[in-house]
This record gives sequence, C-alpha cells and structure tokens, in this order.
Amino acid sequence: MDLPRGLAGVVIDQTSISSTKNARLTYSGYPIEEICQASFEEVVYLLWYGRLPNKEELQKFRKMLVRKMVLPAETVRLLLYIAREPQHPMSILRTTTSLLGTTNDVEHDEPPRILAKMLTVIAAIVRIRNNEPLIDVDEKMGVVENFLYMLTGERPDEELAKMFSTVMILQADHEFNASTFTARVVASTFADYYSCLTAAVCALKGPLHGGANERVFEMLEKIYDHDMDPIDYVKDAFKRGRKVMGFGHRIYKHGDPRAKILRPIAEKMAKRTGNTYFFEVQTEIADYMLKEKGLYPNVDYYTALIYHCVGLKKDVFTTIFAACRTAGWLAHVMEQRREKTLIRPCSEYVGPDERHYLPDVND
Ligand SMILES: CC(=O)SCCNC(=O)CCNC(=O)[C@H](O)C(C)(C)COP(=O)(O)OP(=O)(O)OC[C@H]1O[C@@H](n2cnc3c(N)ncnc32)[C@H](O)[C@@H]1OP(=O)(O)O
Ligand SMILES: O=C([O-])CC(=O)C(=O)O
Repeated sequence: MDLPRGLAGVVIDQTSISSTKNARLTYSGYPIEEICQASFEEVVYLLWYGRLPNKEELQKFRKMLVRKMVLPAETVRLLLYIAREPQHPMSILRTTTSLLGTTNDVEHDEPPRILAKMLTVIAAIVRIRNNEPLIDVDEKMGVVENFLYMLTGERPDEELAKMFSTVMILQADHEFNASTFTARVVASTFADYYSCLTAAVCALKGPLHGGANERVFEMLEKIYDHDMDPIDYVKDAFKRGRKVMGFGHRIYKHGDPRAKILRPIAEKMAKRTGNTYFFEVQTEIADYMLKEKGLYPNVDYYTALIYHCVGLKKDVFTTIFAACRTAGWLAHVMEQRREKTLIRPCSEYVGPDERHYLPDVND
C-alpha cells in the first residue's frame, strides 16, 4: 500500500466550517481576507452556526459571551494553585482544561460558556505567572477588548483592539489541522467538551503545530542577545539539519494567506512599541528562506512578534493561540457530534509475520 506520510493530502471527512481548497482559506464560504475585518464575536457565531448574526443577534451574543467570561470562585481558586507550578504554560493549560471539566458548575456548560471561560482562564494563567493581580471582566467592552484587558491590565485603544481582533480571527479555525482533528476524534466517541479540548490543547502544544510561535521568538531573541547576523543564524540551522520555526506548511506551499495579513499588523505593532528591530530581522529571514528554500512564513511567524509587542512573554504565546483556536475546536466538536459516527480508521500492519508463543521455552 502506498500511504502518504502523515496523511498528507488525504481527505478524511467533510466539514462545512472552513476550507483551504486551492490554498485559499475560507470560513463558511467567506474569504479570510474579508472575514478578518468582522468582529471576533461575529466570526465565532459564523463558525458555530454557519451564518453571520444580524445586529440584534450579534449584540445579544456578545453580551452573553462577555457575561460568561466571569469565572466562578472555585475555578479562580484552582487556577491560583495550578498556574504557579513551574511547568510550561501549555502544560498548565492542559491540566486546567481537564480540571475545568471536573468542577461543580460544568453540568450545563455549552460552547459559549466554555469559550468564555477558556479566554479568562488563559488570561489568568498569564497574570498569575507574572505575579500580577487578576483583572475583572468589564461588561462594557467586547470579548477581544476584555481578553486584552485581562492579559495586560490595560484597556486597549481602538487601533490595538482592531488589530488583535484580526489576529484572533485568523487563528480561530483551520479545517482539519492536527489539534482540531484530535478534538474531532475524541468528540466522535461522544466524550464531553472538556475532554475534546484537553486533547486539542495537547496537540497544539508541539513545536510543529502551535508551539512554533514560541520558538520563533526564541530565535529572534537569540539573534538579538548575541548580536548575530540573522542569515548566519539560519545558515547554521540548515547546517545542523534544524528547521527554521514559523516556516513551511502542510497545505500552503506558496504562502500562508494569514501570514500575508499578519505581516503588516506585526510591522505596525512593532512600530507602536519600539520593536522594529525584530520586524526587520523577520523580514531578512523571510526573504532568505524564500530565496534559499522556497519556504514562506506561516501563521505562527508573525503572531510571535505581535504577542511580544502586546507585552507577553514567549512561553505563553501558544496559550494565546489556544484561546483563539478554542472557537474553531468547539465548532468542530459540535459538527462531529452531529455526525454521530465514530472515527476509527484502519492501519496497514508492517510488523513481524505471525509467530507463536511457546510456554516454558525460556525456562
Ligand atoms: C499553526 C501551525 O501549525 S503552522 C505550522 C507551524 N510549524 C512550524 O512552523 C514548524 C516548522 N515547519 C515545519 O516543521 C513544516 O514545514 C510543517 C510541519 C509545518 C509542514 O510539514 P510538511 O508538510 O510535512 O513538510 P515537510 O516537513 O515534509 O517539508 C518539506 C521539505 O521542506 C523542508 N522544510 C519544511 N519546513 C521547514 C522549515 N521550517 N525549515 C527548514 N526546512 C523546512 C523539510 O525539511 C523538507 O525538506 P526535504 O524535502 O529536503 O526533506
Ligand atoms: O493546518 C495546519 O496544519 C496548521 C495550521 O496552519 C493551523 O492549525 O492553523
């Protein structure tokens, strides 16, 4: 049997949530270049219900999500205990997501409450690890503004909120990527929402998937700290047979459409916050990678700099990706549940031929 490695190019099921057909990303039919201008709440509604909300529905949906961002005291107590542990923030998030599924108030948890909770929990993990006080939800603001406020302790201005909203939308869904597929496999067994999300967080953590954003900034910092020529850094990575993080993609061989939208946002954010050095290094590396390897930056490349400009430490970058992707994970879990079919593919056995156990042979 001639199997493509890593199931590359294999269509394993249908979805009406998002598509990367012809290397164009669409959410329920809307090109990403257009839908990224909507509000985050509109896009979540679209991913979950297959259509955009009208004005009244949007207002109601936004209000409901924001209200649900307030965490129960029991969850805050848990977080204060877990988030101080020295493990990587994605490990903390994995354990927290799992624990959220065991608290007393989960019985009636539905996607809006779960998404809202995940956003607040992730912001709280970031604050606790910085030894900063937790910030209360401000019900006068929308979801993105509140998320930023709870992360940084500062109410964002309109320009920042708009840019960050685009960033969140761009990471909200991506058809059958590794973490979403993982969530769908778990959902297909009819396991609960938190089990699906815990599994998805585990898959996102790895450096070939969501964990790449942290490694991108690690590279930029190393170049800065050692006053290196960025091209020497890349050449050295090639020599050692190492991948340059934030480049390449299973689907997009001629450029990730999200990176094209993110690049000018990263540039603007870098200018706003005095981080143009990093943006210039990124540009130099991107030009070289294209020239030498024909590889383009992916979504994780520019979000790394954007998160740095927001004031976040690199070890929490992937948790922010998880916050955005929770919207998509939940959409796929709902879709998978509607399908009512267990995902259970087959394998080709390539182990030893049949052999037989002989009792006492080793005596
Ligand atoms: C949200 C996301 O998950 S986006 C992806 C985030 N991940 C990263 O940025 C990690 C770095 N990138 C990679 O590891 C890969 O490009 C992946 C995993 C994203 C895609 O992998 P695949 O589709 O399996 O492509 P594959 O790894 O086979 O790459 C094809 C060729 O390009 C090379 N290549 C791919 N990405 C890179 C890279 N970032 N740096 C250097 N070389 C690379 C491979 O070594 C391979 O070369 P070869 O044919 O000489 O062996
Ligand atoms: O689709 C993929 O393989 C990875 C990706 O870009 C994403 O999850 O956003």
